[in-house]
Amino acid sequence: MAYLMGIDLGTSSLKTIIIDEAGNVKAVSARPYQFASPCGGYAEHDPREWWKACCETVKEALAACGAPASSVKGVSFSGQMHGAVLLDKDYQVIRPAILHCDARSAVQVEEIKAALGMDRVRELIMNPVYTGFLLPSLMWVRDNEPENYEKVRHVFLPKDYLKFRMTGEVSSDYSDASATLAFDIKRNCWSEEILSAVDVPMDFFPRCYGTDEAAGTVCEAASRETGLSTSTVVVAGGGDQVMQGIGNGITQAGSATSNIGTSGQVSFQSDVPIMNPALSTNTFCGYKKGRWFTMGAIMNAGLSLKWFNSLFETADFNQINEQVAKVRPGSGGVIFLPYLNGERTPHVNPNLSGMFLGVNLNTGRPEMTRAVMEGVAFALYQCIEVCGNLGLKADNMVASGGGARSGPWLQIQADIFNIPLKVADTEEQAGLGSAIAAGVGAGVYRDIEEGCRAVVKYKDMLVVPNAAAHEAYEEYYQLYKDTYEAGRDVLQRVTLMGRRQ
Ligand SMILES: Nc1ncnc2c1ncn2[C@@H]1O[C@H](COP(=O)(O)OP(=O)(O)O)[C@@H](O)[C@H]1O
Ligand SMILES: O=C(CO)[C@@H](O)[C@H](O)COP(=O)(O)O
Repeated sequence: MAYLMGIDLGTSSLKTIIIDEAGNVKAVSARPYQFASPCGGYAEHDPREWWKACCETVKEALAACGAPASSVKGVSFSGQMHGAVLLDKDYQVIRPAILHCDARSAVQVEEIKAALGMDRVRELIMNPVYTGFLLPSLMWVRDNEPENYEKVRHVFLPKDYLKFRMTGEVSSDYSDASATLAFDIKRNCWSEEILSAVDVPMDFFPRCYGTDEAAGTVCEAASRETGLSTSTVVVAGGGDQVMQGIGNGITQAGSATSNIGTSGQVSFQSDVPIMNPALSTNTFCGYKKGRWFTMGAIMNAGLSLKWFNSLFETADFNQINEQVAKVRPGSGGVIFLPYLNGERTPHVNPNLSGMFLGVNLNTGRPEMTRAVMEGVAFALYQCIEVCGNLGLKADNMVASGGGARSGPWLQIQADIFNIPLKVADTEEQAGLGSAIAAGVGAGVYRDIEEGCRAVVKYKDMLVVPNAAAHEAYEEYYQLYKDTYEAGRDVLQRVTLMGRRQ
């Protein structure tokens, strides 16, 4: 029996999963961690902590699985996207990686837009130029830490650091590379035009593979550190949105997911790159050539609940979900804007912060917790609305990420979206997607579609929208949007004032 390993490098934790080729989960091991925020709007993480978590979880998963390491035929990766990992000529980490949720590079964002012109941004990049994406983060280092920038020889995405440590070779994949702002989305290659416009050397950027292509084998050093065999094939993998789509069996054009991880997304698969003239959604390369996906992305999904829980001494999810289920839709009139660290779709504005509105003497923790869940779901609903205006619509969606572990949060999503939700049988969809890609690269499955057919299963339930709740939520949704429109300028001023302190 062949075994396959998927490693999911999340923003808040790293998870390693082992499956057999029939898709039975044999082991899961996870390590939580916390990124650093040395000052307001910054989000950084030392890549070596990711590698440590990777080694520990791989060893634990191998031990729990009990099969010999040589039976793990392939390993692949899913990673938080957009972040910048910088290595020097000796392949050493120069400084902490700057993450997708980092807001420091506003000046560099404007420089990219001015250097290329907005017509070329729409044509070539096809995405909002936003802080936390690799290119502006790299330019921020150039402009603010010249001593570090001088040392830079290799630049890649977070999960590529794990792949580098696993194989000893630097490489990336098309999906993750397409989410750096330095990539030509339609032609599937690093863009000389973009890089020369902002004076960043093309040779910083590595060779790219397809998500399911072999990128090497486990090197001797990694074998010692992880317990994996040097015969195990290391497969390129991809950005977490692509890998999660695979793990959810979302491979057909037109299929869609709603994800509540640390951040949140609604993603639609398509067989053409979708252009949004307003540049308020993302269009990235998919799991194979000729496949793209378009998504509305929100910055603070599970992170909003994590933040809110952190204000209290206890935060047991079972208890929280029980309390939330007892509060009626609308949270007793409390509305939450989840813009704790800025917002991408639809506002594309890093200079926002969160807001509770409508708190009163009857408001307690359960109402505020439910308002947080509803606020996140309203933000995702707004993504669905924006994608709908681009012609992207779905009759049903697969709900994923940590938020899909919560019964009430699933029902809140279905009721607000008015769309039935399917839920994958495993809680580790991105890891499962990576294990499927590992199976293709190692020759266990012919292609991703065959791997999905063999592995992906759904829970025996459909989360069906409740018509009365949806009607009530439509009124709240209008208020949610009005709150932002009426409060935008004040919210920006307050956010910037807070960051100055
Ligand atoms: N049982 C649960 N009930 C409610 N929310 C949950 C539960 N489990 C996880 N979450 C939410 O999911 C988030 C983590 O999602 P996950 O997909 O694991 O994130 P990441 O991949 O970014 O590390 C948590 O911050 C929390 O908000
Ligand atoms: O920003 C995006 C996609 O554009 C996220 O996919 C990040 O890559 C992080 O995902 P989580 O760890 O928050 O789930």
